[in-house]
Amino acid sequence: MKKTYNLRAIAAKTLAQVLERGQSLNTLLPGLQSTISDKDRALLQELCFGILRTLPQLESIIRQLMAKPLTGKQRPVHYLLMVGIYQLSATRIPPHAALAETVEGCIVLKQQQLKGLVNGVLRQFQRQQQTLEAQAAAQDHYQLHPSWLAKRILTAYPDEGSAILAANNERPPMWLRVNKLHNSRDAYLALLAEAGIPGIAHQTLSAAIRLDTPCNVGRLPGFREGWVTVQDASAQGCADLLAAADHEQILDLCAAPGGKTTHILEMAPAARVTAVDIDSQRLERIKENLARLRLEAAVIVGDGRRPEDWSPVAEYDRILLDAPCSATGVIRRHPDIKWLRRDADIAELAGLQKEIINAVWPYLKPGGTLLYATCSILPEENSEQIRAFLASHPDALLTQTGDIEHPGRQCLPSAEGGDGFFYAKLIKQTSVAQAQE
Ligand SMILES: C[S@@+](CC[C@H](N)C(=O)[O-])C[C@H]1O[C@@H](n2cnc3c(N)ncnc32)[C@H](O)[C@@H]1O
Repeated sequence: MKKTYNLRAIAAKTLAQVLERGQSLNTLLPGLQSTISDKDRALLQELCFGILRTLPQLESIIRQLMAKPLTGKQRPVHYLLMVGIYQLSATRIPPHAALAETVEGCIVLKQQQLKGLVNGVLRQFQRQQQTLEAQAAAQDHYQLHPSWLAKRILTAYPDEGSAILAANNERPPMWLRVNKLHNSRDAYLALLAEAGIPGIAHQTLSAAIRLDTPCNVGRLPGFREGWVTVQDASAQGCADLLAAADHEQILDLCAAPGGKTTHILEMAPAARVTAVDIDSQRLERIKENLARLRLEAAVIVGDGRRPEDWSPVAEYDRILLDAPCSATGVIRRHPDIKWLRRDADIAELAGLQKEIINAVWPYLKPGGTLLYATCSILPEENSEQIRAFLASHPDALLTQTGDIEHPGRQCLPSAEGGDGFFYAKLIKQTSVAQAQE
């Protein structure tokens, strides 16, 4: 069947939407992927992720190959050039095919007159490839981040900062969460081995498996039947720490797309879980995930800052607050975050997190547990947030996760481990006297 689309042009347009319109790959890719072949789906993802990981390197190469950057209506061709150079430099696509397809992309971008220019620039790149690549590779991990973000990371982590910046540019491992309502982890590891997909069990998380090599979910035994879910190891730590039990009232706040809602229910299938999120579209994803795993929860659209508007329950036994955050712990999975976030977002997000945790705290039963979590690595959203909360809430006791000096548990992204993540487990004291003990 003849293809009716040009994948390179799709990639160029997608990059333009991320970098010039501030849209995320998470929002853009699912819609696009339903219109292209399976093979091209993987390639589109590889092109967009790879280019956003190494954007400053590609920009510097283009600067050397062209006297003036393309602007205005011709700007999409700038991204097409990146797609061309990335293919020649970082993929195994035969150069003649990469070149021909990229040049053809000009037609779809309605810049037919630039076909010669694209062809010329890419051929010049081929001629100088070694030198240009060596120069680009001299940029260190710091330079592959916006400087405000690199500075924040290095200030917060004087010792580990460089390793974090390097980890952000790596390809992340693929972690699975075994649904133990169907199989033990050992049994599932055996099923994986039979299917030729080797993996290794996490040392402390009881349902987590890291695959030796990431694979398409369609290949995972029983994926459709809900035997397994793709979820990073650090994210799996949430339900373990929350430790929900059957018949308890649980609030999963900021729940979409439901990765943790379903984990809570796999561990305590008779818990009464209310999953709330402000984004009605993302809530649909919770419903799909619940259906695939054959689990049940009440799913409600609501603003975490105003629980009085939506809460069916006056007091919960446990609350998971997986707060909206900068997502600076998951850059290796979402490299567009580097270019979408702005320095000023951090204070704004910290303000939102504070409003939500303050608003929901009264909805926790005395003796109940609130787990505050983010996929951020920035102290403003994490330890500093919890320090301020503890100072203003004498009835809150920090447990299992750090101490008053260093509140919370901060995970950092690592090659064989989980993503950057933060948890703080708080217990509501039953009386002020207990709080003062
Ligand atoms: C980190 S994601 C949640 C991931 C989810 N807990 C999971 O495990 O799949 C943060 C969520 O917060 C939601 N959100 C942002 N602002 C909110 C608000 N004011 N009230 C409720 N939810 C909000 C976003 O729509 C987003 O789905």
